[in-house]
Amino acid sequence: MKILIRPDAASARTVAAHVLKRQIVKKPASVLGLATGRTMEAIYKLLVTEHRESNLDFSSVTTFNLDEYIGLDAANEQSYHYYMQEHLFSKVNVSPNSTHVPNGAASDVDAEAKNYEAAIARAGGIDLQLLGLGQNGHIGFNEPLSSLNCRTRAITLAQTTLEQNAEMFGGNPDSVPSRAITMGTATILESHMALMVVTGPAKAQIAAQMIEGPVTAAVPGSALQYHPSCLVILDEDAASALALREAIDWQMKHDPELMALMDCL
Ligand SMILES: N[C@@H]1[C@@H](O)[C@H](O)[C@@H](COP(=O)(O)O)O[C@@H]1O
Repeated sequence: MKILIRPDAASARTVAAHVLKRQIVKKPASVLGLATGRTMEAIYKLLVTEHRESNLDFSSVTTFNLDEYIGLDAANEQSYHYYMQEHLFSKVNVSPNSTHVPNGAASDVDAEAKNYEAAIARAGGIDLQLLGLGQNGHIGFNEPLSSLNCRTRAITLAQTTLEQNAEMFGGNPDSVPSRAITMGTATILESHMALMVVTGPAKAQIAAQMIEGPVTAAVPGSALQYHPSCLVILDEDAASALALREAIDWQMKHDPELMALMDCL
């Protein structure tokens, strides 16, 4: 796991957008794993700007989103389908046939999850998986105690997740759908590269557990410690509870990839 700490959320997001851009330029037919949540909104905005001002070309890109609420169809403004259209897909030249978000309105969610997993395999797997971190340590919607070996499936959301995401549902946790389809932790671990972005003081404790704590189903994000190529970008607020700060700073000053990324700003 490589750790990159930036002074503020804006520069953390700028580096993340640069890594995504680097991937698309290096391999125009990249398969990208995409995430939702507040952290990602500004990252997508930066990619849209790159597309508009520097012709970043999404025409050969394929995307697979991590998750979707069960019961919300693509037209629902609170769905992740809608979020992705709003923040990225409608604003870049990605082909609509090449974007994938689990269908939360499917009549058979188990079959939908299985087909989604198969579609990722057919696409040749994910080149770069973008990830946020839930305040309870979830990645995608793999909630605490999910098997670290799980695949794409339907899951019941944790109470803490309903509370954390209530803001997008008029502030009421009871209005948040209680189930979702999520890419599995094992599926995420198979991506060629994982890119996690964590910002803000509310994520400091869980970020430290994920990065420095034991690998445990209690903190699904900790499974990324097993990922052979995982970059975690944090701002100073999210990094404030890290104990191994000296070692991390040393890496940032000496690892050629991290040094190059810091120069991209
Ligand atoms: N399913 C998504 C996660 O994939 C995301 O990581 C998390 C963090 O969201 P935020 O960036 O809003 O803190 O939100 C949702 O729960």
